[in-house]
Amino acid sequence: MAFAGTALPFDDIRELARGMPALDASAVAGVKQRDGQLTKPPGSLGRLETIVEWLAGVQATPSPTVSRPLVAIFAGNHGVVARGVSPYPQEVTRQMLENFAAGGAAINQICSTFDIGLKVFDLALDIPTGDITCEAALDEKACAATMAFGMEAVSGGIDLLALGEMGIGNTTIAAAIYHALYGGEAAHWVGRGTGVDDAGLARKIAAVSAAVEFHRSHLKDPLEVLRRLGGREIAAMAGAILAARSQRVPVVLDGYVVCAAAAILHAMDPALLDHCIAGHVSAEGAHGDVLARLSKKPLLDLDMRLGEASGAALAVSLIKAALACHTGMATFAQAGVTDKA
Ligand SMILES: Cc1cc2ncn([C@H]3O[C@H](COP(=O)(O)O)[C@@H](O)[C@H]3O)c2cc1C
Ligand SMILES: O=C(O)c1cccnc1
Repeated sequence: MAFAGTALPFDDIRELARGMPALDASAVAGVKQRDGQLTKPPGSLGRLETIVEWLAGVQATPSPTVSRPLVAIFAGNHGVVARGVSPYPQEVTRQMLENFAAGGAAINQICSTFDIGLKVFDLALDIPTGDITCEAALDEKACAATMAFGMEAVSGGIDLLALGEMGIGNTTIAAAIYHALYGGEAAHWVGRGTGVDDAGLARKIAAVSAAVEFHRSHLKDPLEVLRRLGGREIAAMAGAILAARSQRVPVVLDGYVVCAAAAILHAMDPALLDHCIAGHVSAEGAHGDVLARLSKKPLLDLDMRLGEASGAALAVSLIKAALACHTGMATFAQAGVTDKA
């Protein structure tokens, strides 16, 4: 994207956010019409039916596809880990990228089980963001450029995007974003992440509280919340969600961390998430509250708290099954089954 003239980098993002296509009502009507003819009582497939309507509305066709689904994992490192907010050291972010490349992570197994593509984006892991308790994570130019980089995930003819992340310390980052956007007590938004002990939890709460206090006078604008409190993977995911919205690609959100990127866009305009579905509710404390604020009902509740798009990728299997029912089922007429009077 071009940052022309004297415009600030975020101006381009705001402009993109203003020009999003509406969901296609006639495609949704086409799906409903066929659904009414399939060999089942009306409504009996529950959310499997509304999932297909949603796919059709986003893709703007009564015959939506999920033949090229992609899991995109964005990875970044965070200065705030210096505050002792994660039990794992920062090197684990890169080591897990090597594990993804070697096929050894949970997400590799889920993607291969359900035939989902996987791409991992390394976002300057050797340059952690600023420690949010006493400085901005990113400057505006870097934040906007990282969002633009994230938009690249939506390429190559994919027809469904499941978002994931890897970044030691990023549950603290997500908590800071929620605390900035939604207020309340810092402790309400902070969970144990990868499993901090009580002392670690106290350090996380203190870091989130200090970060929001330090940046308090600049947190009215959601994009400022993103650049001051966020991280590169959060910014890139926000960019990917925006690009998917403009290119009519449905998005499956993952857990507590991915939803921080979604929450930034939702705070700009709730309609920016019309193409997003919540794959699951994470076991990380406040995720259920976040999903309620985003008006998203999760597809799965499996007590998972991993990240890596693991919950989103499992939900892709349900979305594929929903579409298979819609496209593959016989109609009453075709099957010679008597419809209700
Ligand atoms: C081996 C390992 C694999 C992971 N895969 C995802 N995460 C998850 O945990 C991290 C956030 O938790 P915290 O804020 O407590 O550091 C992120 O990297 C997230 O993706 C992992 C974490 C670890 C240790
Ligand atoms: O739900 C998540 O996104 C999550 C929870 C714990 C650790 N990492 C990610």
